[in-house]
Amino acid sequence: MSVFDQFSFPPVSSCLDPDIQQKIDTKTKPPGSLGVLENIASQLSRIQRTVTPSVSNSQMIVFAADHGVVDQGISAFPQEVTPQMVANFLAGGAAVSVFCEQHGVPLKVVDVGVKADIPPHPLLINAKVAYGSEDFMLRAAMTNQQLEQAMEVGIDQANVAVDSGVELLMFGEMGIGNTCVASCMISALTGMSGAETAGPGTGLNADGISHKANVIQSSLKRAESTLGRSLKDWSIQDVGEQCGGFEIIAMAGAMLQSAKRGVAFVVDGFICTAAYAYAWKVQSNISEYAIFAHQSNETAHQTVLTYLNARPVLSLDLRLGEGSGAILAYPIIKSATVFIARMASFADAGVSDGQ
Ligand SMILES: Cc1cc2ncn([C@H]3O[C@H](COP(=O)(O)O)[C@@H](O)[C@H]3O)c2cc1C
Ligand SMILES: O=C(O)c1cccnc1
Repeated sequence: MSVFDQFSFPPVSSCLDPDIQQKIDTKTKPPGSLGVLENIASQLSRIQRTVTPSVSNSQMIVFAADHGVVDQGISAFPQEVTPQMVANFLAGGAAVSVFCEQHGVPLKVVDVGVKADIPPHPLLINAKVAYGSEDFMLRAAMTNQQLEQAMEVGIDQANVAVDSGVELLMFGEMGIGNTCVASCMISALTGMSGAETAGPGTGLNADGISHKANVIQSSLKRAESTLGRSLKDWSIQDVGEQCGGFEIIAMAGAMLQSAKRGVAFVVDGFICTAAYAYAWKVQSNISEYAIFAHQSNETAHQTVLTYLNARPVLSLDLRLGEGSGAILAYPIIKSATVFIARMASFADAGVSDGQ
């Protein structure tokens, strides 16, 4: 049996919906006036099957891996930055580290395929599938076995978190070159061209972006000829094997398992949205469990969010990744749970409800 065959979970039950809406509408505020917070409160209440949802016990998991396609010159930064940034996460110095510390959210890093040996650390899980993926402009990024193994890494991490009582999972990533990988996967999943999905990533100029778009187009053409079928006939396995990245696939596995176990998760920026799009193609019921943190400045993010019918909480011109946008959205998500659980009702507070 393939790892992909285990995600037939049902949609979230709607049986509490009237109670949830009534709880929100009897709070001391005009109906609908807490806007997006009301949507989040209602989504978390449905998922957790309670009108007092909680995200106090949350966790950030950063998946890290390297990508052979960096050999094509598609990033403004060298590959060594991946393990260097992993060390920075572990030392507590990265953006995601300091924001997680600010909000009391534990962070762990999962090495799914960094092209270096990383010394053991209490916050590091060594789940390396390989020392980086293959250069997908020349050959498949990974084997079917590696694809399944990377999915299993994410599934295991979601299981560990859910078993320990985590109420909200946040995901981040690190991997130089992974905006190119994310763009290529999105092109493969949606049929958009490389020119539509490529962006600056860490800071390519216009020529660099156009080169990146060409690399994506050539890679997709190479893969079509390897597989002997055109893009529209690719399976989800084809997409992962031909142009996936280990951290993106592991994250897709973690998102699917989080949803299957009934736990909401936060989608960070462009790269995490590629992981989500992949997971969504596996099982579209996942959409009810996802909270989109922010709209990244990476060029295609808005288009992909629209394609996925997703509305992000924040728009702060971020273009960092790591899970930084997810943790920045966390206090707002938490406020949604606090208002539905703790705000006074018109009756409690003796406020006239305008009826
Ligand atoms: C110092 C540094 C810290 C980062 N933290 C996240 N990324 C982000 O940039 C990378 C993707 O961009 P590209 O595809 O252009 O390489 C990913 O590792 C992503 O998480 C970083 C990048 C750098 C340079
Ligand atoms: O939005 C993202 O995830 C992103 C954008 C640029 C670089 N790294 C990550």
